[in-house]
Amino acid sequence: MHDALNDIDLIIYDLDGTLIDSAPDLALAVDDMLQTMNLAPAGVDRVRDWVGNGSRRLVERALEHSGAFNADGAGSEQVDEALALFMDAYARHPVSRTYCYPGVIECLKAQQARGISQALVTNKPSRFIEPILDAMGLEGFFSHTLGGDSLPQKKPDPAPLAHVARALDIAPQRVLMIGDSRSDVQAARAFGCRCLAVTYGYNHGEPIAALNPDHLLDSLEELV
Ligand SMILES: O=C(O)COP(=O)(O)O
Ligand SMILES: [Mg+2]
Repeated sequence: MHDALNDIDLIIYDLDGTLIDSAPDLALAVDDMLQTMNLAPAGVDRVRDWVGNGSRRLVERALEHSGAFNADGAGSEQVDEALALFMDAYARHPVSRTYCYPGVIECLKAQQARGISQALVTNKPSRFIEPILDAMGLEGFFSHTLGGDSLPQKKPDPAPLAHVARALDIAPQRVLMIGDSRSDVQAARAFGCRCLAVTYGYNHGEPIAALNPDHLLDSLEELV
């Protein structure tokens, strides 16, 4: 068994950039929103770097990039309208070009067989979680799933991690967070649990190794 799993009773996974490559569908929805607003499309290579802090921040980054903001930033009304367009577009095609990374299902099955509890904490709005997990064949593995809007705080705040661990009565020292971005590493540090980062995810275009996670993996297959 991989060292990262020593003394671990609960694994909390991130979703986007860790279990699934959702950037192509997120980019379609962002570009759909921008087109409706008569702004130029952003494209998947930019959108990938904007994922990880929830849909509102994604939309703000797209508006900032497109020049829709003046120096003082957009009004929250403008962001609200853009966010509604984005959410509608993403709801129409959440999984048209989304796929599970290699080794993910095998990893989830292996930990399930070992009796390790598994949960999902994403900054994605919670309404998208179930349809995406169902379409990817990832349903049935997680005792808890939390989205960016499930609690008042989201990653990098440790609150969603603490919420799940408390519900399962598991101490932080026995929890492993697996993610792709700085929010995941920072949430794990703040909660006091161990942290494993995958190298293939998004992390705003920066190498995740710079954040010194406890473990780095190129594939979740290595945890099987
Ligand atoms: O920012 C998002 O919407 C989702 O990001 P996460 O699944 O990597 O937390
Ligand atoms: Mg992520």
